[in-house]
Amino acid sequence: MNAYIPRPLLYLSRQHDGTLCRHLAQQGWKPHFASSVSDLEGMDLDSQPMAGLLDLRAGVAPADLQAVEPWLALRNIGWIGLTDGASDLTPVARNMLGLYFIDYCTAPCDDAHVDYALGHAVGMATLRSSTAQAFPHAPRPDGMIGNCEAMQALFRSIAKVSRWDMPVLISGESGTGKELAARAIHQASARASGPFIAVNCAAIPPTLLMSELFGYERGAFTGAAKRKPGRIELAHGGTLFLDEIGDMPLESQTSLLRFLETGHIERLGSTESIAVDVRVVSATHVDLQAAVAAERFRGDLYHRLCVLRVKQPPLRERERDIVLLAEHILNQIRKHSPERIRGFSPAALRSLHAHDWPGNVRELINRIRNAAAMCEDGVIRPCDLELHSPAETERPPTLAKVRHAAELQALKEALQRHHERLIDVAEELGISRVTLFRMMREHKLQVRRGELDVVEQRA
Ligand SMILES: Nc1ncnc2c1ncn2[C@@H]1O[C@H](COP(=O)(O)OP(=O)(O)OP(=O)(O)O)[C@@H](O)[C@H]1O
Repeated sequence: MNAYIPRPLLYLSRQHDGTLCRHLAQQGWKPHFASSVSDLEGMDLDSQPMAGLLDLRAGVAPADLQAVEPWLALRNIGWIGLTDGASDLTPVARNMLGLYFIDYCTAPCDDAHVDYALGHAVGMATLRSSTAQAFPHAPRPDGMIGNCEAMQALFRSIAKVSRWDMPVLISGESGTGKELAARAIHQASARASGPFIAVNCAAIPPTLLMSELFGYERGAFTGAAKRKPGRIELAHGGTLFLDEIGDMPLESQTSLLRFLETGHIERLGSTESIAVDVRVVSATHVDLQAAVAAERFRGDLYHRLCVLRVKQPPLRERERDIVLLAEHILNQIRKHSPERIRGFSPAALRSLHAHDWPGNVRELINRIRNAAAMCEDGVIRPCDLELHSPAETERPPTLAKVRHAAELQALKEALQRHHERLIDVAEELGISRVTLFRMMREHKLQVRRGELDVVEQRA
């Protein structure tokens, strides 16, 4: 069986079992032997799917097991444990076995069980590797995730506006990623090596906003113990990101407009004019044109800021990306998680996809964070996400259902094409007449002589 196709296998044991090794070689396995974690570290294993055999018998210390955990978590290795019986394991080993292993074999190992388990392990590793490729969740260098059309259009806009050294206004609902887009524009621009300074105009009290933006000299006001440069000055040579620009008080709007027109600032308490070279990228979740009409926002400032425009799509227009984003968010959470999080259950992925998300990515992030903390066995289920489990009807059809539907369709079409001449139908479908009769019975099909219609019998 597969004797001529060597299949890679990672075999980690303090004492490799000679009989087992001979059996593995006969079965076409090509083992990489490791006796310790440091052996593993020195190995040049590529990312092809493989089986892993970990000997949990020879008194593996909990510390050793923990050190091996990064290898157990690799998606391209399907692990099988060798034990003296699961009940003889330490609590740490039992926990790991449950979390990471596809199966275990109890010594003395039955050859057939080992063969079956290792074959299964490679199959699972192959499946996981191909799933990882089907859902690539590696973010772009700017940290943005998105495959859907709306995000592709956004990425194209970002690439275009990045080439021009002009003000950009990003509009979009709260929490949709406007700051990420602003950073992406900066990183792709000629100013990338300069600073990126973000100011949230809504988060800074109006009385402090002027000093934050323009800085101040010592003694400019009570409490100004020493000179402090403002955020505009700090952004010199780079990009100034003004978030929630619609919430900027009118007084600051006037000063900002003056700066945009002259390219100079004056710190509070000083008359010295300082030339500052920044590109302004601003963002708003409110309709700025309506704010201009309501005289809450200066029209001349609006036209200064809104030279190039980028529209950030809300989450509800990024339906195809929800699962991609969710996997990405979970990967971020995993880095700081005190516990191993294995991933979303298939039902959880379906419920994430089916949920009617409003515009906010932050809601998605918070739900996943909460679910990661609340889930059991490291698997996130719909209830952890506080989402309904999608109804049975929303599930993808089983292979049996697909096959049944395809057979019925083929039978109906052939019967119609050949005007019920069953000999011709059987010949075209490549089956015997007996099989055709049986299939028609199974599909509750009958033909009405003399009519072209094929009707389904009543059950
Ligand atoms: N396409 C995306 N890829 C990865 N993460 C995203 C994406 N879009 C949004 N996020 C994440 O969503 C969160 C909110 O994004 P961000 O702060 O950029 O939104 P915002 O529109 O600027 O919010 P606000 O309007 O409240 O200022 C961040 O944690 C961000 O990393």
